[in-house]
Amino acid sequence: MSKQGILLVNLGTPDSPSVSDVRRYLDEFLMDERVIDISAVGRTLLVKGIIVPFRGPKSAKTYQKVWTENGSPLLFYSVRAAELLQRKLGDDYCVALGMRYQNPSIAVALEKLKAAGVKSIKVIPLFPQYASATTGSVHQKVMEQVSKWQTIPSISFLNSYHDEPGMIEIFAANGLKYQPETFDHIIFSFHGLPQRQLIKADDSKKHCLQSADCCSRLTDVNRFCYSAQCHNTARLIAERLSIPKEKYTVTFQSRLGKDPWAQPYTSEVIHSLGKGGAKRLLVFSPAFVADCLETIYEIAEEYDLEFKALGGEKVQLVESLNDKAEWIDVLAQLAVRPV
Ligand SMILES: C=CC1=C(C)c2cc3[nH]c(cc4nc(cc5[nH]c(cc1n2)c(C)c5CCC(=O)O)C(CCC(=O)O)=C4C)c(C)c3C=C
Ligand SMILES: [Fe+2]
Ligand SMILES: [Fe+2]
Repeated sequence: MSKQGILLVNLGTPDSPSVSDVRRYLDEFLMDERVIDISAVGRTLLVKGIIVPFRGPKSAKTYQKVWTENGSPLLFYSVRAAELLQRKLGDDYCVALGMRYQNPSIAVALEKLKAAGVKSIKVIPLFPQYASATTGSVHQKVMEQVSKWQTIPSISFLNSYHDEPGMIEIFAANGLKYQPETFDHIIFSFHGLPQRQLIKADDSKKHCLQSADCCSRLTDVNRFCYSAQCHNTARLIAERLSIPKEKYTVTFQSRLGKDPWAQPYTSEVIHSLGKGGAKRLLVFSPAFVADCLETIYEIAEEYDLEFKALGGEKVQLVESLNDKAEWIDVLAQLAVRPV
C-alpha cells in the first residue's frame, strides 16, 4: 500500500557559521520576494549591495555563539522532530524535512517523498502563525517544485495552528516550571514583520493598523493577520497560566532595516520595564517551535544583558517545543488530521 507523505518545513539556517556560508544563507533568504517585498531592483541593491556584505560578518559572529557540536540548534531540533515523527507515525507514512533556505532543501525533501511513491503530501510549515514571508513562501516553493513533476499527488497545505491546544499546553507547561507569578512581568516576544506586510495581508484594507489595538484580538476580518494570530497564541498561553492581562505584553523582535515593523518592539518594552524598576522578566517566544538564534542569542543573551545594564536581574527565556515528546504528539495530530 502506498504511503502518505508528510513534509515538515522550517526556515533554514547557514550550513556553517563561517562568513561565506552565512552570506550565502542571507542572500537566498533575503532575495525571496515574499521576505524583502520591494521591487526586484531595490531588493537586489539592498541585499547584495548592503545586507549580505555588511550584516554577513556580524551575523556569522552571532551564529558562532549559538553553534553547538550538533550544529545549528534550529536544524538539529528540526531533524530530531522529523525523525521522532516518523517513528511515531510508523510505516504508513513517509516523513521528510526541508528547509526553505539552504539545506536540506525542499527540493531534496520532496524527492525523498517522490521516491517513496507517496499517494499524498501534507505540508506542515514549522510556523504556528501564518505570514506570507514564512508559511506563504514555503507553500509557494513547494508548488514551484511539484509543478515540474509529471504526476502530482494530492497535496494539502497547513496554513497555521496558532491556537492548537496541545501546542499551547506545552508552552504553558514549559513556562510553569519557572513559576510565572514570581516575575515582575511576562513578555510574549514574537518574530517581527514589516508593517507593510501586515497591511498587504489585510484583504479588507480597512482593518490592520487602522487603530491602536486593531489586531490585539483575532476576529473573522483579521483571521489571517500574523499579528492577530500572535496575540491569540499569547492570550491562550496566558489564560492557561492564569496570567492577568496587565501582567503581560505581546511584543515583536528582530526588526531589520529602518521601515516600521509590528509593534511594540521587544527591546523597547524591556527597556521601559527596566527603567521602571522591574527586576525579573519571563519571556515566551511562541513564533518558534525550535530554539534558534533568535531565542538563544537575541532573547537569552542580548536582552538579558541590556536589561541588566538598566538594573534588572534576569531575562528568563522559556525554552521552545524542540524535540519534546508532547510536541511530537501534536505534530502527529496535525499530520493525520484532515485539513
Ligand atoms: C517565526 C517566524 C519568522 C518570521 C515571521 C520571520 C520574518 C523575517 N525574518 C527576517 C530576517 C531575518 N530572520 C533571521 C533569522 C530567523 N528568522 C526566523 C523566523 C522568522 N522570520 C528564524 C527561525 C530565524 C533563525 C534562523 C536560525 O538559523 O537560527 C535572520 C538571520 C539572522 C540575522 O542575521 O539576524 C534574518 C536576517 C525578515 C526580513 C523577515 C520578514 C520580512
Ligand atoms: Fe526572521
Ligand atoms: Fe492585522
